[in-house]
Amino acid sequence: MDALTIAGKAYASRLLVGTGKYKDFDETQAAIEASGAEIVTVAIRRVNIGQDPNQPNLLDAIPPSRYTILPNTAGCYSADDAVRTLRLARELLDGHSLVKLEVLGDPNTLFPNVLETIKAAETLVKEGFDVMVYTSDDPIIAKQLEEIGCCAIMPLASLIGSGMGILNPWNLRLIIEQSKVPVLVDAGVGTASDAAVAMELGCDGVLMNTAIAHAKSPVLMASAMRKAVEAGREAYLAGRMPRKLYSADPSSPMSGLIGRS
Ligand SMILES: CC(=O)[C@@H](O)[C@H](O)COP(=O)(O)O
Repeated sequence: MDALTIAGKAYASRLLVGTGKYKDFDETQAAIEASGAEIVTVAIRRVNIGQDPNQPNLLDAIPPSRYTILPNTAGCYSADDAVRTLRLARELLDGHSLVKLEVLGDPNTLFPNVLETIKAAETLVKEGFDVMVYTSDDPIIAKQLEEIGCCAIMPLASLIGSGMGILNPWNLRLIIEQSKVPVLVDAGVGTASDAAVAMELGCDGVLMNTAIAHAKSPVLMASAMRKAVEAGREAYLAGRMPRKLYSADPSSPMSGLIGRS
């Protein structure tokens, strides 16, 4: 199996999905099923996974016995808030250590605040969390986060929820080339070709939410994303043809043509 290994655990699927923005838990469940994702991220500040015992619990639709739940810190704007949120998640999920850290800079861009992200990552790694970290596509910051001990680096393709796709493939490539831990694009994927391009660049996986949840048919888009990630991965492993020049090259060889010696 061409597995994606995160914090020592192997996954067959390289597509990770979010749980926000769906109509209801039934739609969330159906889309996640169609995506084939095994890792499902949950915004601890927005979604009930047991914080309120009187409200519907997402974990009834997405059971931890079947999926790896990846609590995230969406909505946190400081290292302290993010760390507090993930400590709560660890309690709610019986000591589960795999988390997604995101510390946002402002509510308009939802761009990461990398200084606060680094601060939070240092604390969380010291406390034994396995930290997958949302960050900018800056290779220097990505390296620092890896050196701190994050188990996966998750640079944005473009702004969260924008659907703008991959704005800077060159920076992503720099991060991929230097990283010894998995690199997953997180945020900004708009459609299946964006996911395929991320994988063709050599990303180890893709995390997305809005492109599926806000599609006209989330279930159909989830299925398309599954195939796009698989196709992009296979194309990456196959190695693209080396030539990309604006000149023709006949597909049939000239030698051996009838009437030629
Ligand atoms: C779901 C999540 O954790 C975020 O990282 C983000 O929402 C993903 O971005 P998109 O919604 O742009 O896919």
